[in-house]
Amino acid sequence: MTSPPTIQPKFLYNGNDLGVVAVGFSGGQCKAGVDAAPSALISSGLLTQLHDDLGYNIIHDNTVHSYSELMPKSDPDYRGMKRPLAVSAVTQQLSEQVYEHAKYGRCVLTLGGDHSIAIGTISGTAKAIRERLGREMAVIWVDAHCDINTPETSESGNIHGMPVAFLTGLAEEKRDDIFGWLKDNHKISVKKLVYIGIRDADRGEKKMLKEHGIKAFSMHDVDKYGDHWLLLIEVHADQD
Ligand SMILES: NC(=[NH2+])NCCC[C@H](N)C(=O)O
Repeated sequence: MTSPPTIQPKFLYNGNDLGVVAVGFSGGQCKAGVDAAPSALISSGLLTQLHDDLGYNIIHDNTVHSYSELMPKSDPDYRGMKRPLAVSAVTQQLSEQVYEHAKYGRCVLTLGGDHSIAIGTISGTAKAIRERLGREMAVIWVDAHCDINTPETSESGNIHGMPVAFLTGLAEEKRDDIFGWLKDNHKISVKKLVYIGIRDADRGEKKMLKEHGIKAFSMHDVDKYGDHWLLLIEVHADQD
């Protein structure tokens, strides 16, 4: 059994409250399946353990959202993006849901879902952090993929490979119904972004990382630095 944390988080005034949003959505890529993950995690006891073992006060609407009411009748490709209207509508709503927890200084846990949902989770949190603390949020992206393709650099057209591009403003779109709802207060800076664990970056993505000086530790780096890699996270997270 694990023990509850004893250190009060510095930036989360209600860090013992865990706001949970379950996102049963897989439209950011072509295969069904990941939409079933939140239900599987919850029925295997995740939330019960977070409460019983780690002492979190769980705040959850007891719903796995499928956002079926937001699905458009037709959703043609746009600038090469697949299902742009559906992904934009779902992530816009999710951004609000996350914001509704984060504005109270709660820790927020989102259970997905494919990675397009990061457009909602990060934008909602970034907005709350700006309002509550008057500062920009830093992001440590631990993943095999950078997910920083723009619609133009993406070879697949899948939006799960593009969230970081929209969140940093490297990809932009004026249409409100296709991510134009993302305003400056939702966005993050490339200066406060670091990648850890990358092993599958596209050529266009590598170019983007280089051009914008985005820090990245590949799986190769993780293997190389071994035990010391947590120290590295510390150093880079502190550079704000
Ligand atoms: N979150 C993910 N699984 N991303 C995979 C992205 C794969 C590829 N880079 C693409 O843009 O299509």
